[in-house]
Amino acid sequence: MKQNHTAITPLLLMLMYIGLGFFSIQLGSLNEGNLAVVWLASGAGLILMLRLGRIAPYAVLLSSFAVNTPFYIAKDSLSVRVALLCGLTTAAVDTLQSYLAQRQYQQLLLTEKGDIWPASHRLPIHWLRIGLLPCALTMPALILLQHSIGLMQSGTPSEMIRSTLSLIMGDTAGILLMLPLYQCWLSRRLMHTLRRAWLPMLGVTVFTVIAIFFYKYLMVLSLPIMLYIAVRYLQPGVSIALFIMTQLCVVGTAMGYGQFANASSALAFFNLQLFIFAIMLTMQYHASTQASLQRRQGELEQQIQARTQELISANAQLLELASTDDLTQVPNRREWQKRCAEAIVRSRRYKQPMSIILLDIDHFKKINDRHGHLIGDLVLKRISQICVSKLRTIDTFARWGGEEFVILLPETDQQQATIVAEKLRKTIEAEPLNFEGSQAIRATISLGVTALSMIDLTLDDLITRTDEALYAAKANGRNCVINSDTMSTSYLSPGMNHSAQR
Ligand SMILES: Nc1nc2c(ncn2[C@@H]2O[C@H](COP(=O)(O)OP(=O)(O)OP(=O)(O)O)[C@@H](O)[C@H]2O)c(=O)[nH]1
Repeated sequence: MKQNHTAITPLLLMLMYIGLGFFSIQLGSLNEGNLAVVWLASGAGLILMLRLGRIAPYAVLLSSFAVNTPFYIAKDSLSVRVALLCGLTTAAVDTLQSYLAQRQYQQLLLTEKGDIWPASHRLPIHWLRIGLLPCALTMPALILLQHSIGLMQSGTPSEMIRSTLSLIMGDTAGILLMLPLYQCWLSRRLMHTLRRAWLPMLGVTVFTVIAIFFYKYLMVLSLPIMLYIAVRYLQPGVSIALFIMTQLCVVGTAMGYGQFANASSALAFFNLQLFIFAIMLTMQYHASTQASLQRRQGELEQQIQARTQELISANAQLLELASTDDLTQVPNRREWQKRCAEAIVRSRRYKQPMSIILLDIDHFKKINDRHGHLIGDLVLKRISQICVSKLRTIDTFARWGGEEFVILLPETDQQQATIVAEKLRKTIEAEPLNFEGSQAIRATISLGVTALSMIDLTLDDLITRTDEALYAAKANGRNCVINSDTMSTSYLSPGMNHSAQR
């Protein structure tokens, strides 16, 4: 935490302590003394400790002395010396309390990695360590002091216990009210929350004023409003609303108004403290639960997003695998058939020509036999690469199976497709295929070309006609292109139908 050592900051913080101390005493105090119903200065003491570093204990001591001593001096029964001594003792007790609270706070800050409002199930331990424990350890000393100098008239054990509890609750409430406000202020959420939540805050103010000064039975209805603020505006909203509400309740009760004011003053304040405690812990707990839920929801959403991304890319990979030929990495037969079926629909819809080519490597068995199966694989790959490089991006070159390939040529008529087929044939024929550890291989290909026509009722019809053209090319001595339109019937043989069904 940043510590500012310029003189102005300690002075301002001490003024805040003194101001809040007097404010708390003025608003309402027990025993007509300096034991406030809600001792906001205890929260200020913790803030001073957190902000001022080494000089903090002196600053708290001085501030507490400034707040408490006038009360002792005002007592006629005490000499000035005793009053000063009492002021100093009270200040020392307050300083010890602030020190203990600060130690606990910083330890928790370390274990909770900076989040002092952690998952709600750990919140009670935080209240206990930062608020209740430092106050419970130090406040009995003040009761003893005031009792020993005769400032507390009633001395029955039960009244003593109630006074001690009151004092502890007043100081604890001060810490637990001020600390969240300080954190909101540090994280610049205080003004932001006030701007966002001004209407519910106004509601809390008006509602509490009505419940305190006009119709006390309405007090219980404050719960839903506070609950709404806790759920909607989380810890910052709750801190501000609680501050407004509790201070209004203290003022009203001190003036003799509201639900708590019908008992004796000490009992009224004790009841009020219990109410403040109950509503403060409940609402802070709700805010914390809500924040945990939101955090968890955010984490879950992130996880879902990450998983969805993983699934999308796994799906894309699967799709790629399912539609690509393992060896040549060109689309496989199924993918080509899918694209071709879509192209046929488009071609018919927009009355555009469309052609396909079936391509078969000549005497591939001999290549395999002479150079081995692995080189045969490389030949298939190389011929695929060469053909793909000679085609347009809108064409689809795919492996039909074995040493046979198929090409889809959208927006291409039979004549243009024949030119493309001839270009491929010439390129393969001209290009020696060199592979490491093998002599250059000269491969040739035979191609059958067909354009989509009215007689092709299905994709199979179109392929059958192209297969016949390819068969004709093979029959014609290989290394040639046969176009199904110009195909001479002399090429057709009785085995044709079988071939076309491949
Ligand atoms: N290396 C390799 N060979 C394959 C692959 N798929 C099929 N073959 C072989 O390709 C050869 C095809 O032989 P045939 O159908 O007789 O055809 P061809 O020898 O090319 O003769 P024509 O087509 O009539 O010119 C067979 O020996 C298959 O084993 C493959 O993925 N890799």
